[in-house]
Amino acid sequence: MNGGNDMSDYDQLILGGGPGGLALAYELKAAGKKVAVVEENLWGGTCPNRGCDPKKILVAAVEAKRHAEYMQGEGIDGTTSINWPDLMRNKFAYTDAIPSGTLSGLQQAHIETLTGHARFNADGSVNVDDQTVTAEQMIIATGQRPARLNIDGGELIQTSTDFLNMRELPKRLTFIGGGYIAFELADIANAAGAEVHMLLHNDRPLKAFDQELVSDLVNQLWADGVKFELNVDVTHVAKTDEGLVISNDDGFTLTTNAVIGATGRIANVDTLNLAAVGVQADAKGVVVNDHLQTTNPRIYALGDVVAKPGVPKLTPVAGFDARYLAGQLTGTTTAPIAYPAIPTVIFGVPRLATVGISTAAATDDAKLRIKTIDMTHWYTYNRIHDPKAKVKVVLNQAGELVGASVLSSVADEMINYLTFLINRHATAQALNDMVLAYPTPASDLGYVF
Ligand SMILES: Cc1cc2nc3c(=O)[nH]c(=O)nc-3n(C[C@H](O)[C@H](O)[C@H](O)COP(=O)(O)OP(=O)(O)OC[C@H]3O[C@@H](n4cnc5c(N)ncnc54)[C@H](O)[C@@H]3O)c2cc1C
Ligand SMILES: NC(=O)c1ccc[n+]([C@@H]2O[C@H](COP(=O)([O-])OP(=O)(O)OC[C@H]3O[C@@H](n4cnc5c(N)ncnc54)[C@H](O)[C@@H]3O)[C@@H](O)[C@H]2O)c1
Repeated sequence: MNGGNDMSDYDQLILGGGPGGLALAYELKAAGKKVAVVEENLWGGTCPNRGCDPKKILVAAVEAKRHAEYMQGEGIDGTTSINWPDLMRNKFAYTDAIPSGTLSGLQQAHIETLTGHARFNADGSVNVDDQTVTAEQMIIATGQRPARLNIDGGELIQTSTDFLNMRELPKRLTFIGGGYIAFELADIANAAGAEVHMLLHNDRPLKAFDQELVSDLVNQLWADGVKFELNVDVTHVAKTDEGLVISNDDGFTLTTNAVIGATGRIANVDTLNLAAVGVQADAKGVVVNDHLQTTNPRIYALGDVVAKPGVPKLTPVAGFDARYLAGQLTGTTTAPIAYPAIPTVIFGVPRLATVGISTAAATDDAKLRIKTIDMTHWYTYNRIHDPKAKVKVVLNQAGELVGASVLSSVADEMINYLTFLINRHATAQALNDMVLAYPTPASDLGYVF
């Protein structure tokens, strides 16, 4: 194999060809490094193959349906329904092209690609299936996979990946969990015509979000037909002639046609043989310092696979890690990583979004002020007959925006503007100094301070 330098095959070997690993590969290649990426499954990773992108293709149909419903009697007649097999064809037309397109992009950029399962050897080299590869530095970018419930009949529970590949929509669909994935996929399945149940083992759905806005979202999903069952700890799933029967020892039973587990994700670390190279990790992820360096100084980690409390596991975060690490590995920066305010969105109709200091934290801080604004009757939302639009902003004593939560059909756009303002330490005056296109969600910003 050609040398990255005298001793090793490559300067850097990246384990995992998802958004994080690939962003790093392109950055390092542009800086003149000899770099290789290993991928064992679909090139492109979770986000474009079985995450963000296919999901938002399905959400496009929900948007079209709901917006037509909101306008009933206001200029639109007749109902719209989702044709699941056609929608899935549309989704597959996008996802089927991702792995080959990703691979050919890497090859055109002259980045070495190795297909197979990566696993460390005690001497610090990596085995990719039966090939041994050496590099000066290794970067673990292996992401996460869905957690599995270890219960009686757990093998009958499917995952978000299975849902995003369902060519037929089951008549009755039940989600276990009350986080990002359960909310987003339940909204899609419900809008597409399935009878949808959401089973939560507690009474705190979306616990990192503003709870008033979460209640508004839950009420809207209820009104749309999603059935929430709180404090249900599922202990059995069994196949019967009537369908799948979900039950527990407290007497709960529900018959359904498919069960999707959305109870969190676990780091892909267990088959990497990390103990042999002194890298500390568990199901929450790889332990790193504030330079994304693991407990082995030659090995780094980035993206979803990293254990980083308080930092959401999202595609743009993996990209941020990659840009930071490229700077570290090419010597252009030695500073510790410092994350900006990171927005996060539950993509449904409506969307729920949040960024910066949460309203829960602000409630306990006398130096912060929360302002709640019902925007439902504002022109932006009235025009499209959005049933509920609300924003809650957190302001510091200097009047700067430091946090925000938004519920509306366009909360994903609004939260990006608010993120920009937070990261720029903006006050109401900064907005008054700008002219923004009207009428748009952005032109409302001056009223939320
Ligand atoms: C249903 C769903 C919806 C999502 N929606 C959003 C969203 O709307 N917005 C958002 O920002 N984020 C979303 N996410 C999260 C987003 O997908 C991840 O944050 C992102 O993909 C992380 O990138 P990564 O490169 O760290 O990991 P991944 O994308 O998971 O890539 C890791 C890669 O490593 C490979 N790999 C693992 N082990 C090995 C090994 N031993 N050898 C070789 N290869 C290996 C895997 O096959 C995978 O391709 C969603 C996730 C899911 C599941
Ligand atoms: N829009 C987005 O940005 C987006 C969308 C989907 C996924 N993601 C990423 O994927 C991650 C995983 O999503 P998720 O929804 O699986 O996880 P999550 O952490 O958001 O939610 C997990 C849910 O499962 C529940 N739960 C945990 N253990 C359980 C158990 N044993 N039994 C029953 N319920 C249990 C939790 O209380 C919680 O409600 C997210 O944290 C996020 O990083 C992001």
